[in-house]
Amino acid sequence: MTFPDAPQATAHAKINLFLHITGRRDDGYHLLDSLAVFAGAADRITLEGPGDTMSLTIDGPFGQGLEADDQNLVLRAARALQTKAGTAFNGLTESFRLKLEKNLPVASGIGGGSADAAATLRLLAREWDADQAILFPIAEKLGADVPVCIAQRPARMQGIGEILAPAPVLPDAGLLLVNPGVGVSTPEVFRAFAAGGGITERPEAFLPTRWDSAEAMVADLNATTNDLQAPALSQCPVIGTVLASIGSLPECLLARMSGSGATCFGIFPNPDSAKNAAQVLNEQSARLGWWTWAGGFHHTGSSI
Ligand SMILES: C[C@@](CO)(OP(=O)(O)O)[C@H](O)COP(=O)(O)OP(=O)(O)OC[C@H]1O[C@@H](n2ccc(N)nc2=O)[C@H](O)[C@@H]1O
Ligand SMILES: Nc1ncnc2c1ncn2[C@@H]1O[C@H](COP(=O)(O)OP(=O)(O)O)[C@@H](O)[C@H]1O
Repeated sequence: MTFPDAPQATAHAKINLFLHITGRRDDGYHLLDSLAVFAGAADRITLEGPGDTMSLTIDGPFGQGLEADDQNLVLRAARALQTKAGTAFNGLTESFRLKLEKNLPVASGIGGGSADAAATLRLLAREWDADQAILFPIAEKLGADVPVCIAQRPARMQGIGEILAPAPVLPDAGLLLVNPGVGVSTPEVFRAFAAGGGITERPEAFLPTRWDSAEAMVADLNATTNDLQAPALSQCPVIGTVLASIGSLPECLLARMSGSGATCFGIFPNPDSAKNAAQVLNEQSARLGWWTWAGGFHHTGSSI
């Protein structure tokens, strides 16, 4: 049985507008300074109904590349919260049949798995009337990118992703996402970064309190970079083709890779100009089997 108005949560794609690697912890994790924002593109988690155990089914265009097993971040998040809520809230531990509509490419630098985990935590916390404050420590244990996906609002991420600070208020810019259909392993890209010389000493990136236009945002982003772009490119040369294609589109202000790749983004003056650019790219992307999405930011204001 599916609930008639089954509760749902959306899991929006995270984009790293810049990503500087600033240090390395003793356990090997890298310290970052990154501006994380969220795109309209999203997965969707649905609470389909009660079940004997927590269970998961997956559909959607990228569902086939993903197992609905114990390692899936949706089930890992659900079980982690079930354990915590059971202890903290006296047995609110009923199990649910969950469904994941997988619209975002997997292992692609836009944090789809992290967003799914965070959306599952939000959805179940709502259902169990659990205090949202318990979500953050659970999120941290699930992955470096999960904390920022809880609020899924723009944030400056530091530490390994657990230190969140306010981001500039974003303009109503256009965003184009392009993924060439090649999965990139995050640990391997970090390894390639370390092997390629590692950390660049540089002053901390300057960010204002707001950007009033896409052009003003790009002027500041031009003084930043994604330190993982070159190592990812060395592992996955098609990223260079994707960046060149985005950069040549009409009205494109900036082309860069997100996270550890391989998804790249273009910034445009407004959502319509991003959609027009996607139309221009259409023939090439369809021929090469590239995934594209165009629109705007999910939220423009920071919640921190
Ligand atoms: C690079 C980023 C930037 O936002 O994004 P994605 O490319 O994953 O989207 C993230 O830091 C990724 O976060 P997340 O995908 O949650 O990483 P995790 O599962 O925690 O870590 C996977 C592996 O990547 C390496 N890792 C990850 C994060 C970090 N700050 N330093 C690291 O060295 C470690 O080898 C770790 O075992
Ligand atoms: N629900 C999920 N969606 C995507 N990936 C998942 C999920 N659950 C587990 N994973 C695993 O997590 C890894 C990282 O996935 P993802 O978050 O999509 O990467 P990225 O952060 O690079 O975009 C993948 O290799 C995948 O096998």
